[in-house]
Amino acid sequence: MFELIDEWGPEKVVVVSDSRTGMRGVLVIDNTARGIGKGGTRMSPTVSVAEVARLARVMTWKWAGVDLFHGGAKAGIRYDPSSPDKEAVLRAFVRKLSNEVPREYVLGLDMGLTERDAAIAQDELGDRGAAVGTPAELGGVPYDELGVTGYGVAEVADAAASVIGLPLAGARVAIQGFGAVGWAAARRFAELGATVVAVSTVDGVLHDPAGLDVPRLLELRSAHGDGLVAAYGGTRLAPGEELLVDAEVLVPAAVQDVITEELAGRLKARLVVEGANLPTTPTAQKVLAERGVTVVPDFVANAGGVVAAGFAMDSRYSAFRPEPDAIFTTISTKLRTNTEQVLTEATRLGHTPHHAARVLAQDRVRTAMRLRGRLPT
Ligand SMILES: NC(=O)C1=CN([C@@H]2O[C@H](COP(=O)(O)OP(=O)(O)OC[C@H]3O[C@@H](n4cnc5c(N)ncnc54)[C@H](OP(=O)(O)O)[C@@H]3O)[C@@H](O)[C@H]2O)C=CC1
Ligand SMILES: O=C(O)CCC(=O)C(=O)O
Repeated sequence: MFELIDEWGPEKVVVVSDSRTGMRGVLVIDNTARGIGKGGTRMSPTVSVAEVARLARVMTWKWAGVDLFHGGAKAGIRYDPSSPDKEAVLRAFVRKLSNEVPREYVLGLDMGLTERDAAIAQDELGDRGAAVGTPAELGGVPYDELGVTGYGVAEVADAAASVIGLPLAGARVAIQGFGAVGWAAARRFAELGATVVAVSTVDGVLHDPAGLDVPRLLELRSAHGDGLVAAYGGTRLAPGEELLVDAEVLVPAAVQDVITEELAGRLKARLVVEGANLPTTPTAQKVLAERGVTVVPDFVANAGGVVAAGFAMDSRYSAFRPEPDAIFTTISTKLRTNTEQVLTEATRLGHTPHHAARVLAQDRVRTAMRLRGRLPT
């Protein structure tokens, strides 16, 4: 595990397990120079310590990128989120972290967890501040139900499209993943006049070169959840083919490392907007840059979630609950500005947008580390 550590972190890794429920989980607190560890909590049957550490690092850059004062952290629970034992496993996980939550880490939403789970986490510690992303009825900010991250992803795509001279209205968009990020991105893309030609879930890939019916997809998702693909009907592609369809804009919004070096050589999109965390490998980023494909990095493009989580963190112990409109407006303004800045800086430096965005975020984190006396003298 020591090989996970570099000059930035992680500062703390807590591995927990529970024999009764079979729960195995990990909390990684990456860097707290700018504030306490914050990031969502993932539940997946395959999650690993290394994966959570990579995700926690993304959170360090993400908070710094939007200039909000929280540190990078992430938690992962290795379990199938569709299992009937989900609640017991989640409760066991939260209980084991009662030393860290909420003083050093506050749970939030990532793949596999919903607002209802955030409510359970809150309940388990009997503390209003244990989780964000809780339902509005509990005074929380239900940011996945609001669809803030996907909204931000489409806003970022619009800003990036303007920078590269691609009109988003009429552009074709392919989206991998139709969860909290994917569905909300599709909704906003449709509002902005783009044509969503492909969407996918684990169950399959829907494709219509003339454009899928987004309102119908959203209705079917509400009615059938994961059964959406079967319920929609129409043409299906093989898994992964959604990344390669004819579309100007590609939004990976599911899992990490799906755009490999080999695939990067074959992508047809001119613009990739990373809705997921870590969807493009570092070598693929270079290949895409060489091919003139613009990539907006995860910690810039999907930062809508942290903006909403930031509002939710502030309102945890008060009767004040931020209005969704204020959250959406802040996301649009902050993320559009950051996108333009990062793409302009990447051109100036002659480097990838990932590199340019990291330089900006690292400057802020390094400054905080220096001011706190955390750097070697
Ligand atoms: N929620 C948030 O606010 C934020 C999320 N992110 C990142 O966005 C990504 C998605 O998160 P989120 O939307 O919350 O997760 P959800 O669990 O809500 O949804 C994930 C979606 O991806 C689908 N999926 C999973 N694996 C694949 C695959 N191999 N191919 C195609 N589809 C797949 C799932 O299908 P099925 O339903 O069939 O399982 C589901 O539709 C993650 O990388 C997460 O870290 C980043 C910032 C904020
Ligand atoms: O911090 C959170 O609660 C949600 C945001 C998040 O996990 C992410 O951006 O990946």
